[in-house]
Amino acid sequence: MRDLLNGPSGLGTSAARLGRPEAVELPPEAGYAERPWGDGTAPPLYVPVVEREDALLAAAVDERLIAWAGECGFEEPERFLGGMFGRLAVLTHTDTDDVDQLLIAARLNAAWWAADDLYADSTEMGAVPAELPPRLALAMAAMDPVAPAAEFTDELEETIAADPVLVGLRSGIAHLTARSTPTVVQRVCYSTFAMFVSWSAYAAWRHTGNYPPAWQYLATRQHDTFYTSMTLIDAVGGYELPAPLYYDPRVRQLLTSAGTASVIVNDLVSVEKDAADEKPVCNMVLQIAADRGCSIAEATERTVELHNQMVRDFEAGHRELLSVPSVELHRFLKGTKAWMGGGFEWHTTHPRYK
Ligand SMILES: CC(C)=CCC/C(C)=C(\C)COP(=O)(O)OP(=O)(O)O
Repeated sequence: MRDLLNGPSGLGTSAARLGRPEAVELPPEAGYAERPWGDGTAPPLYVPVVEREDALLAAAVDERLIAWAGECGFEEPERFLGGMFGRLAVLTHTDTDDVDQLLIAARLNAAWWAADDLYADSTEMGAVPAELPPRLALAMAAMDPVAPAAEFTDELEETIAADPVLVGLRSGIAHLTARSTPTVVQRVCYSTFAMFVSWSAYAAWRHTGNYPPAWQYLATRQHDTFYTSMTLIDAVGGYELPAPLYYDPRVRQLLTSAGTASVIVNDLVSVEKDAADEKPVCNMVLQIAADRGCSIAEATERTVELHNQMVRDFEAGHRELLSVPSVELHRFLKGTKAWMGGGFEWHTTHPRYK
């Protein structure tokens, strides 16, 4: 098979490479730092520096987001969604200040999180493990309308219209569809559906009470990460990373390292919240502590090491791909790095995780 990142080799073949006629010489990306987090007792996290914090822009996105959440039927949207996802979009998608573009990320992240809280994780908010898989099957139907099927479709539509989570997912995808391409929309849908399989695995573990060893949790978590949020990077930025580059194995590995590292930050800051649920939520720190019979502090240390290794893997892999002649690829990887930095900032400052 042709190697899309390296392209054909040999004299006179550089013009045949994807994207641009000549390889672009770019300096290595700077801008990583060891950042303290939590109460400062755990080792620091190695993360990209934050590229943008803009409270005014975040407020503008949040205002529109809250109005949208109300239209979807969420009760108390200010309390549930307000002040969360506008700032997340502004911190993580740093190559646009267009509110409508940022709303692509704000709406979909809000809808994903709503599904995660209300369907999957929070017993208090109505999540029931045994009911999760059929709820997620409806979520897929809401996001990715399939062939019309007469009265069966009518009944489906009535159900979707009555559930704010399903309305939110559908509306988030509609906003993306209006501002992106069918390829990106399907990329976003299918990474969401893979994530739903992982949620179903957690539900089975919580239902039976048979929690997995850390390796199995991590293998499952790797398809339930902020990779899903990162599928939006080019759409929010107003361009498209072509599918052959997006799905190239080396690019995919970088994106999955970035997505998993970012979700490990989420696990690190969520330990208390996840352990407190009457059916404890799966979490890397808790699974390591249970597996090894070690303290939360020791399990945290191992989780931080794993995170830092993944960020360093991303950094090294990113550097290796700088010679690939594709402006879109460079923009996307720069955007991925910015997402990791912004995601760290959001998680370590948000009251949800205090
Ligand atoms: C935004 C997005 C892709 C959400 C999907 C689920 C996800 C990876 C999270 C919400 C993060 O993980 P977790 O469910 O542990 O999050 P909380 O600790 O509940 O915030």
